[in-house]
Amino acid sequence: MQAQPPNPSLAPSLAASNLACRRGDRLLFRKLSFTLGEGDALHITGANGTGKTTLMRALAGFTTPFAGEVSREGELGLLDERPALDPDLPLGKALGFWNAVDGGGDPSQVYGKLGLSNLLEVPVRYLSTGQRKRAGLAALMGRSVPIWLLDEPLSGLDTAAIETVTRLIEGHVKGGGLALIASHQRLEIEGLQTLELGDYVPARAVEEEE
Ligand SMILES: Nc1ncnc2c1ncn2[C@@H]1O[C@H](COP(=O)(O)OP(=O)(O)OP(=O)(O)O)[C@@H](O)[C@H]1O
Repeated sequence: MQAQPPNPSLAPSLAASNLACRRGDRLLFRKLSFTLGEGDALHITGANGTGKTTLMRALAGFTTPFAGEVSREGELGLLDERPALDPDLPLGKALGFWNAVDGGGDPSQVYGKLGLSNLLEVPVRYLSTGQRKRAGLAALMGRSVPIWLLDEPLSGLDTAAIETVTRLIEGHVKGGGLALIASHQRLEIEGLQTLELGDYVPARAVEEEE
């Protein structure tokens, strides 16, 4: 059976139903359900090792959950600590690849906002941690996908960049997109909902941690 192509006329949505994920033989979380639609932003919190990255990857379809289902309407993009940018290409060319693939509009405004305009000739491998993170977001924005999965999008960013990226996320959801943000940092985003992943950790796993 052929997969149905996404229907851009439908509003984006992302839902998890009774989701459980494990790593090795350890059940990280279970009975996790939520539904997000156009304009929703959800902050996923949880101590180190709770399973936030695992959850993001399961939602993105990169790993199969142990139980439950993920359903979505609309394309998604995942920003994690490994931005999909060729390390050997100059940043501008590496970002241009994504723009060409997904047919985004003129990216120069985004580069300016994210402070990347002067770095476009620099090979990706020479970028600092914060610059790389900003480049990853620029790549995501170039793709014009409605669903953003952001794994620690603010880590390694300076104060000004934290503010910029926060406003870009807010702008994305206000424009009808939706965003899930796994972060240890406080997020100042209007209407933000919060999901504490620790609430879904099975009791035995909590005892093992103690
Ligand atoms: N490949 C793997 N095999 C087995 N266990 C793994 C593997 N990768 C991660 N884990 C374990 O799965 C658990 C969840 O990891 P995950 O990275 O999802 O947590 P996290 O909540 O994102 O943590 P952090 O806040 O530190 O980023 C951790 O205990 C980790 O050690």
